[in-house]
Amino acid sequence: MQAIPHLSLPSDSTAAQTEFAYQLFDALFRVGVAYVPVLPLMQDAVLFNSLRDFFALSDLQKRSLAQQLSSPWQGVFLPLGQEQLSDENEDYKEVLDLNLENGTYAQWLQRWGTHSYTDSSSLEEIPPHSEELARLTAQLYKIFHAFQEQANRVLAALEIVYQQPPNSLVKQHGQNSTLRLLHYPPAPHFTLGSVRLGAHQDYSGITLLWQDSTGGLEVLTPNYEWVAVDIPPGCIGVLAGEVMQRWSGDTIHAAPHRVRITDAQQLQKTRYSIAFFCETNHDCVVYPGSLISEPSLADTPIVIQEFLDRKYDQIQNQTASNVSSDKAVN
Ligand SMILES: O=C(O)CCC(=O)C(=O)O
Ligand SMILES: [Fe+2]
Repeated sequence: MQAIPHLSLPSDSTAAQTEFAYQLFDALFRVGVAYVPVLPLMQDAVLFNSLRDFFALSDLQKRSLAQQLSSPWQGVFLPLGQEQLSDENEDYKEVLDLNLENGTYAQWLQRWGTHSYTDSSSLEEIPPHSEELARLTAQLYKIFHAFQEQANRVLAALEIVYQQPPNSLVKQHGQNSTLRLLHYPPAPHFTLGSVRLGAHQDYSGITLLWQDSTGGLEVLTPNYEWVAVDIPPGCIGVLAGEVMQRWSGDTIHAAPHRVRITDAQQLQKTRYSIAFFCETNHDCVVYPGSLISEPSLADTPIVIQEFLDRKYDQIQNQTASNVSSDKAVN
């Protein structure tokens, strides 16, 4: 089975940055994921406590907190069963998304998702912003910034590998990021092999993943082998999205990934994780292969806003058909 490369953070010297860049590229090319130490702000305990505190709230409080996140952010809470990433089983997870309000996802939600996701009925029952909620939201903003900073370092490394002008990839990202907190409750009704999160590729840019020690995340390597991703303490996993793979002329592997019950003890365990989706900016147009050669006029470019809108539509349709087939069965 293929080992997942475990990198060290480079010093500021050009030689160290270049070495880091090529190690990262090698991991994304051969496996589709690298382990990278987190920046100091993102210690495991800080991340874990924020997840635990948020998901301990009632569903109404979670929705209320999501709605109270303030500009430039927009929050959405998706309760259990609200979203399904593949057409296998229903995902068994609940989610808080902290989006940039001008980003594609927030705008898509405002256009289409208001009924299903941001229903504000009965929110009056919730007491106004308590100290606990204020503390938690301040923490989430900090985590968001720390992940964005780490994502920028990954993009800067890719600029070195693909000999792009300094700051070019960084500038084409950063306005369309989403911080996603995930909670997978214990699932005694599942069996070994059950899917907690359906197999999928992320969409664009890069994704940073943090997880607790429960386990169950797997990636599909370019050799079509599912490999366990057990991110070491103090590290995050770096993955690439589908657009990044196409931009790089398939030299980067946007690894499909999923979360399954891979050992019986996980049935009793709560699983917490964080995904930071550093999507390519809303207004970018990406020519496939253009990181390795000049784009030809014959190539059809990927218009990020349209590409992402289609992805969000697909997920909503998948989830809706799942919900209606459940209703048909019951
Ligand atoms: O929960 C995880 O570890 C993975 C989450 C993920 O892949 C996603 O939300 O896209
Ligand atoms: Fe993912």
